[in-house]
Amino acid sequence: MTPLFEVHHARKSYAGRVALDDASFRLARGEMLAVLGSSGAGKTTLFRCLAGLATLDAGNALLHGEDVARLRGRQRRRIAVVFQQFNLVNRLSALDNVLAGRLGYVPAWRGWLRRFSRDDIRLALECLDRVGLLDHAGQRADALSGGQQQRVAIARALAQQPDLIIADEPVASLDPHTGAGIMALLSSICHDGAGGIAVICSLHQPELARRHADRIVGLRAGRIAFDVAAADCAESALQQLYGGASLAA
Ligand SMILES: Nc1ncnc2c1ncn2[C@@H]1O[C@H](COP(=O)(O)OP(=O)(O)OP(=O)(O)O)[C@@H](O)[C@H]1O
Repeated sequence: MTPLFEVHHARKSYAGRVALDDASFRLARGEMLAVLGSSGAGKTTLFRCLAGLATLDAGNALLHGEDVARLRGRQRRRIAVVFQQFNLVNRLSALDNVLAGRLGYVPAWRGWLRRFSRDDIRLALECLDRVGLLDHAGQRADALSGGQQQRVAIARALAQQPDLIIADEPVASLDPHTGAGIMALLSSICHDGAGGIAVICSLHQPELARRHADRIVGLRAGRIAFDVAAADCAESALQQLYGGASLAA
């Protein structure tokens, strides 16, 4: 069976300096993968390439066997991205921000005029309900807390009806309690049998990766140091990943 998502020998350099080196892994439907690594390990570089925001120098990433670098239009919308800084339009309501997830599915003029169909509006409201913010649909994005803004960003990703959500440090701007709630939400979306969405998420908190992910990939100096089931991720492997520093310190 073709995996939902595969990365083969991904390589990326900046001005001759290797940021990502021969990285390969696979992801199945309904699987949540956490990518850990210290600052500069190459997580963002990897995610930008996987999301099609940057191009690999060598190797490829395949969604259902199709090279993501060649996906266009609606096909590209099958990969949704969640950012550390939420990337919402502040002056728009939560609902309008979620409707932005439908851009690319509707004719461009409808998007420009923000004239979405009843089906799109219903879907956007369902997505807001899924993240627990239906009551905040009419509220401006900049009147929401950081955790709520990240929930709206996740609802926007869901409105794309994606196969894969790529979340680059989605809890880095949030307090620990709120961050844990966002991870629980991403995990429940991923593990909800009906949807079958896969999630790749980069984190700086190994304990969140262990608690919510199915698998953990450790990146070190652009290379994959380990790729293990979250339950098998040993403390010693994490200590090595972070340069030998004790994680309890
Ligand atoms: N646009 C760029 N131009 C030049 N070098 C870059 C660029 N982006 C990243 N790098 C370099 O590539 C390497 C990997 O950086 P990257 O941002 O992918 O790491 P990261 O694991 O996401 O780090 P952090 O956890 O701090 O966000 C680093 O050495 C970084 O300096």
